[in-house]
Amino acid sequence: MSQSMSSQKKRILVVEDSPIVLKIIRHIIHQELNSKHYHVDYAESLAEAQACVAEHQYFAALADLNLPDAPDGEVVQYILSNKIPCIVLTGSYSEERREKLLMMGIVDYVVKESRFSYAYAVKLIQRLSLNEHIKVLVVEDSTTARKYLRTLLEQHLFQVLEAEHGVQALDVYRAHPDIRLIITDYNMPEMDGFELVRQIRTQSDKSDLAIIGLSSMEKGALSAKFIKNGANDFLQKPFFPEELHCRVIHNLESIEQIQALNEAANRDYLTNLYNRRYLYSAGEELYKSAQQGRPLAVAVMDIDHFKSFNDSYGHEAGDAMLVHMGELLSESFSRFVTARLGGEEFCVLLPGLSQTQARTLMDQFRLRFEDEGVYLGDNYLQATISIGVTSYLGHSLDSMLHHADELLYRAKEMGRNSVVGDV
Ligand SMILES: Nc1nc2c(ncn2[C@@H]2O[C@H](COP(=O)(O)OP(=O)(O)OP(=O)(O)O)[C@@H](O)[C@H]2O)c(=O)[nH]1
Repeated sequence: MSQSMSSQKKRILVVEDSPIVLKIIRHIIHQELNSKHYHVDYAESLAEAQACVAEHQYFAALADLNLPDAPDGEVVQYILSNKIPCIVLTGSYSEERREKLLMMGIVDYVVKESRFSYAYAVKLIQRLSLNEHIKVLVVEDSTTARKYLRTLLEQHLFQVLEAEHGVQALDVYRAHPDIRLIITDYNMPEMDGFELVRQIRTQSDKSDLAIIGLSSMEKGALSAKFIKNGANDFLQKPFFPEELHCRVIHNLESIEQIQALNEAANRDYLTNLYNRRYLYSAGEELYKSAQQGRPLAVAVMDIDHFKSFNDSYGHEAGDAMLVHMGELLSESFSRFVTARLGGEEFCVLLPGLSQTQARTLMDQFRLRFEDEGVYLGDNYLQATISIGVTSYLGHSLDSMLHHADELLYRAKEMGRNSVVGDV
């Protein structure tokens, strides 16, 4: 493996002295953590953990509280003092100890009960990897409370932004539209939490951006009002760090599930390219820009003699060729919108390109496709494609696609394996 490949991997440290537990953790890590993205080091004592930390940078650690040379959680202190997020594994549950450790800033406290608890701990590592890319905005007028929330969120590796009141929060959100979660207090100068939620909801709905309202104990009704105004959830102050983390994760996971469903609805099951449905919705925006003067080219392509390809090599080989086509299209046109229209027909929308530029790119792709076949078992399969490219806007995106389709059939009539553009 090259140095650069291995250095891109996240390094995880597991500190555990029990061979049985270690075996289970190794097995779960092997199943759950993609070895392309993670490298895991195992240590059986504090001394071994120290040697690892001296040599490498760790993304996170899973550590047992009781080790032969560190019977009282010293390894956790050591890991935290090196600013490594730490998930603690413990043989027995103690309320007092749990609270102490959470206050020290560990990510979580996991009791070694069954393989499910180890699986939970390993999943937390994946969660931390996701959190690294998530922006959270904390809106609080009290500096102490704001800093406390920041500390808790940073323990879980979130990117934290701050605002002192609603007006400032709207500015921050405008500057960072990729914020995924807002945690907001109610009582603030300039603009309170309710008004902030109301204004945010005119721009982003609950499945794009989660909002958690904070309310204090004595104002019980506030929590329900937050939800009625458009917040996803609320949390009563004062709260335990664990409570905050649970709410945050719960709300982010809901958003992620909805986004995964939307993504699946927009994708073709075989090639994982976008489907016709998505092409039309993304294409409408591009078509509107084209009407205002930005160039747009549309290419429609089709694998030549695909029926006889299927007949000669079988349907499975046909599928492999379609998947191969999807991979080459994604690679070659990552800047553009690529989609499978259906069957063996594909489309690329090329905004910003003139007819000549689009035709040149398409001809390069045609040659690449002809050149690079795909293996199915021992069989090396090759095929060719015909392509139609148009820049005539016509009266709709649909008419552009029809026109590109007509040009494609001209390419077929002219003998296939060619590109035909506007005349
Ligand atoms: N393996 C496989 N074949 C498919 C799939 N979808 C459509 N096809 C096949 O694609 C073939 C398309 O054939 P035609 O449109 O008649 O094309 P052709 O006449 O063979 O070739 P050209 O005239 O060059 O377009 C049909 O045999 C379909 O069964 C798929 O998902 N998998």
